[in-house]
Amino acid sequence: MAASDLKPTLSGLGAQVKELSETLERLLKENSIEAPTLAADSPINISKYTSEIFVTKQKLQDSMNDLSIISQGPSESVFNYCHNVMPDAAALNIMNRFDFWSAVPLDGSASIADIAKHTSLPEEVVQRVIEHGITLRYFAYAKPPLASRVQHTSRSAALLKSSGLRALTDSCIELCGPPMMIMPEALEKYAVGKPNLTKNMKETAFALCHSGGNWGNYVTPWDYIENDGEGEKKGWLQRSFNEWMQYIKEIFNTNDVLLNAIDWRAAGEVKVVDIGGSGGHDSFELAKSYPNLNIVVQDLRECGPIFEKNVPTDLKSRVSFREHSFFNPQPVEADIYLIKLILHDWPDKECIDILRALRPSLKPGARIVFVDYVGKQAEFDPNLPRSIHQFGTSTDLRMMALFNCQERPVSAWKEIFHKADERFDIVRVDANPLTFLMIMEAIWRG
Ligand SMILES: C[S@@+](CC[C@H](N)C(=O)[O-])C[C@H]1O[C@@H](n2cnc3c(N)ncnc32)[C@H](O)[C@@H]1O
Repeated sequence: MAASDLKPTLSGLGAQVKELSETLERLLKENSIEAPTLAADSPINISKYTSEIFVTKQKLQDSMNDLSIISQGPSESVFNYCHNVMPDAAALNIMNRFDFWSAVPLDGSASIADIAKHTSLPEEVVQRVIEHGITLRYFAYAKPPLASRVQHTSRSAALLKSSGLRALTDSCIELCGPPMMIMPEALEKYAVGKPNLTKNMKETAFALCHSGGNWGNYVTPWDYIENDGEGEKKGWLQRSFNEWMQYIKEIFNTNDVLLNAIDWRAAGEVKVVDIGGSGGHDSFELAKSYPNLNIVVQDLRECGPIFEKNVPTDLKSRVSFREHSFFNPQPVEADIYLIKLILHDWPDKECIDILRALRPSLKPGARIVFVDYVGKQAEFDPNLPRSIHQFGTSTDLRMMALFNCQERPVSAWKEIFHKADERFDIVRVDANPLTFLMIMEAIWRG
């Protein structure tokens, strides 16, 4: 970063904020997108429309962040952050876990007693959590004469309207929060004095956090997601995770990326295996668009019921679910293997094991369509807004906490394929930092 970038003035940043806000407003208008407000009837999403809108929005975010720092003062900005970050996360987590969202009608208001009844929490707890939530624009006091009641804002309404946003909150805060908070403990135990971060999955912050006690005994998040919960709650984390994956697809428009990842139509009448395909959401889209595809979705046990619940009747003859761990030898001989958002959750050794497990079923010419996240490239691109880099660096630290692995640039993915087996010929790579996704196609030489 140029030294002058580190000496902005308050009014200079204010002017940037004004200019970028006006550009964003104009772009929204030109694209016939209603601008968001803080009210409950606001549109809840604007980022998925065009890359120009997305980049402008992120530049505005950068300018506002800088303005926020220098307008508070450097030390006060740290003080305020430290003071608020945990209560902010805790309040959101509580409101999400106990579904405060649906306790308040979208076009009306609710009293604290109403919300307490709905959530089965003591009124005192609801009152205190809501008071903090209101400072963050989750809910607002209803206007007099109903000042003792609360109504939705656009943020709380977004959480009411979108099950994907609720699932994202579950996963990023409830599931990943505790391990991320004890990362220093894990690094103290497993990393201090070592030249490299351990790649042992038994030595992650996640495994340390889940080594008995309240959060159970699990080595990887997948063990936890598959096994937490009793009775009706069994499989709840896998269901929520499935929602999160669908939501990511919606937000980043990755459906188009998948549908155009290769020329699926030209592939002819082919069998596809969707490895780690969750409850089948990608396979349903593929099968709907391409009647020439016959797809087997493979994933862990708890994804089976999600698949059965969601599979459209007219696709049942062409899309099926098969419980299968991708560390075991691949049982299905297919023409195309789709590996989407799988390997980035694993250290190199496990990625290589997953790719090698395909070999027993690979026939010469079989295609691997690898779609994964490239949020963080090896080189820092100064032209991309910092807040876009932050998407990648946040995922990267989450990966460290959960799996002892990291976000990888394209070159690292190629190397993993080569190390797994030289007979994987990489024939195409397509990477776009704005969709955060890359597509790499490999053909098994045999
Ligand atoms: C990040 S999600 C990706 C899901 C889907 N491919 C997508 O792009 O939305 C990773 C998936 O890997 C699955 N998974 C984890 N461990 C697995 C294993 N050993 N065998 C098969 N699937 C596994 C999880 O259940 C989850 O559905």
